[in-house]
Amino acid sequence: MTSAVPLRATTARPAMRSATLADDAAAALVAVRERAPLVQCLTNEVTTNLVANALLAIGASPAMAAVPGEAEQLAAVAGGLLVNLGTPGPDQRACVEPTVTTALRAGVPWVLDPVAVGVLSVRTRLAEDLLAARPAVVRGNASEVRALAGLRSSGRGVDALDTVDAAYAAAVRVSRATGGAVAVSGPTDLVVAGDVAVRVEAGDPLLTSVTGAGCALGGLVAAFAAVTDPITAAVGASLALGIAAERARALARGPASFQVALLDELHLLRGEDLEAAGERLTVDSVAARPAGEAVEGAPAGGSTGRHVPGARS
Ligand SMILES: Nc1ncnc2c1ncn2[C@@H]1O[C@H](COP(=O)(O)OP(=O)(O)OP(=O)(O)O)[C@@H](O)[C@H]1O
Ligand SMILES: Cc1ncsc1CCO
Ligand SMILES: [Mg+2]
Repeated sequence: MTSAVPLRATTARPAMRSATLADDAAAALVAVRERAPLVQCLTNEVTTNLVANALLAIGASPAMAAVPGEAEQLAAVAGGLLVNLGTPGPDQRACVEPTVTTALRAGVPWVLDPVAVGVLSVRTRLAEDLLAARPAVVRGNASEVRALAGLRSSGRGVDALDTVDAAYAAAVRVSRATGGAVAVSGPTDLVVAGDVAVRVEAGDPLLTSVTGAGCALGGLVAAFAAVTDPITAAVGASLALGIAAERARALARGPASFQVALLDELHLLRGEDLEAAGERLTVDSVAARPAGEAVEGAPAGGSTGRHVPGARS
C-alpha cells in the first residue's frame, strides 16, 4: 500500500459538546440530502442491495463498481468510498489497493468495514495492510475492532461476541494509528477519534436480525464523510440508522417488515430528528477515562502478536 499520499489530520475537537455534535450531525444529513454525494462501494456479495438502498434512502448516490480498472475511476470522482471486506473475492482483492490509493490522492474520505477480521485470515491480512492507508473511519463490531488492534477477539463469523466496552482500548489504539475515527457498533455505539469518545444511544435489537445492518451503517458513514469530518460522520450515521430503526420497530412484525420499514424511516428522517438527539450522545475525553479502563495497557485477553501500523504500545 503506497503511503505517498497526503495524510488526514486528526479529527478530535477539544471541549466537544453533545448538543453541538448533534447539530453538526443534523447539518450533515441536510448536506447529504442537498448534495447527493456519489458513494463508491467495494462491498460484499451478501448485503450489496441493502447498502445501496440505505444510501439512496439517506439521499446519497451509491455505485458498486468492483471491476479492476473501473473501481479506481469511480473513486477518483466520488464523494466517499466504502471498503467492506465481507466477501473479499479475487476482483475485490485486485481492486482495493488502487481504489484506496486513488481516493486518498483525490482527497476522497474512505471507510473501512473489517467484516469478520480476526476470524478469517485473508481479510485479516488485507485489513492490516489497509490500515496503513489511514481510513477516515473504521466501522466495525467490537470483535472486529479488537482484532484490528491486534487484541484477541471472539467473533463468530461476521458477528461480535465481545462487548463494545471491551473494544474501547482497541478503538483508541486504531484511531491513534490511522488519525481518523473508529466506530464500534453494538447495543450502544462507541465512536472514538483522537482524544474524544462519544457514546450513541440509538438502535433496536432487530437490526441484528437483518443481515447487513452494520454494512449499511458503513455505507451511511461514507455518505456522511463526504460532507463532514470523520467523527461527525460516524456519529451522524449511527444516530440516523438507530433512530430510523426505533421507528421501524414500531411498524414491524419481524425482520422482513422491519427491513422495509427501516428504509422508509431512513428516507423520512429529517435534520430536526438528529438535532433533537443531543441527549442520546455522551461525549468524554479519552484521557479522562477512569483507572482500570486502560487505553494503552495490555489487553485482558492477551495479544495475537499482530501489529497495528503506527500504533503506540
Ligand atoms: N442489541 C442492540 N440493540 C440496538 N441496536 C443494536 C444492537 N446491536 C447492534 N445494534 C445496531 O445495529 C447496527 C449494526 O451493528 P452490528 O454490531 O450488528 O454490526 P455488524 O456486526 O457489523 O453487522 P453486519 O456485519 O451483519 O452488517 C448498528 O447500528 C448498531 O447500533
Ligand atoms: C453474512 C455475511 N457473510 C459475509 S458478509 C455477510 C454480511 C454481514 O456482514
Ligand atoms: Mg459487519
